[in-house]
Amino acid sequence: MTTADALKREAAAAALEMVANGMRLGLGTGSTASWFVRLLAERVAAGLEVVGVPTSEATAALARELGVPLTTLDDVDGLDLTVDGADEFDGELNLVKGGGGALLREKIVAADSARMVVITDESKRVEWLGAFPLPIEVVTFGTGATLRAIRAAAAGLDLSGSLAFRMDSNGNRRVTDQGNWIVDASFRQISAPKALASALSAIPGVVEHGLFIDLASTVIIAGRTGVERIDRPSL
Ligand SMILES: O=C[C@H](O)[C@H](O)[C@H](O)COP(=O)(O)O
Repeated sequence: MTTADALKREAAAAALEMVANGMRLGLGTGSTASWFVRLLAERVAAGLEVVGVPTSEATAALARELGVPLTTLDDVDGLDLTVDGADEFDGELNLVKGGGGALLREKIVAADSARMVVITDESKRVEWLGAFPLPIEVVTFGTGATLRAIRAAAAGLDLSGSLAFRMDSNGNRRVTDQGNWIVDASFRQISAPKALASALSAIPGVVEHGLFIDLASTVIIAGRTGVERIDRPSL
């Protein structure tokens, strides 16, 4: 196991301690969240009773393969806890997510959860969000108009940078689990994430964006010197 994997596993293990019998869980997407699913599966095999709502087809496949019982948001009345990774988090526990393309389902699931716990390693901690290109999920119709509107919204906040469609391994635009495309916006330093989130959400062709504002209740950071946990003060 690489050092990076070991840290991801440690963060996932710390989040697992917050899981109790009978919980309805949101299951995140990505290399860190998949460690949580693996460790959760071991506890399920040992008798823990939980149900999970996966945030992507990839996570659903992994959970099924490992025997984690799944459900949907239509079949439960909200979730107790979502555990997910992030591409960046700042001092206010605002996040950039969507590096794996799952931001839309991830945000729906997180928003329907009493708590969202983010599992990360030190490399994800930033002073300003934006060094990681911000994923923006857009409908496939009228992308010229959507990109112009994104540029205008960004310019209104003194932001600029390249907008690039995310591509798949075949050189085609990457299609998300919901059948949309993703635009990665290289804004570099997002000094007003809440304002940018609102401006992007107001654009008709934008389905969702990877700014997760006021959603994370806790961030768990695994580092070489141990595991740190930061809770959002109001929660
Ligand atoms: O769409 C993907 C998600 O937002 C991931 O949780 C995020 O990209 C972090 O992934 P990883 O744990 O692989 O760095």
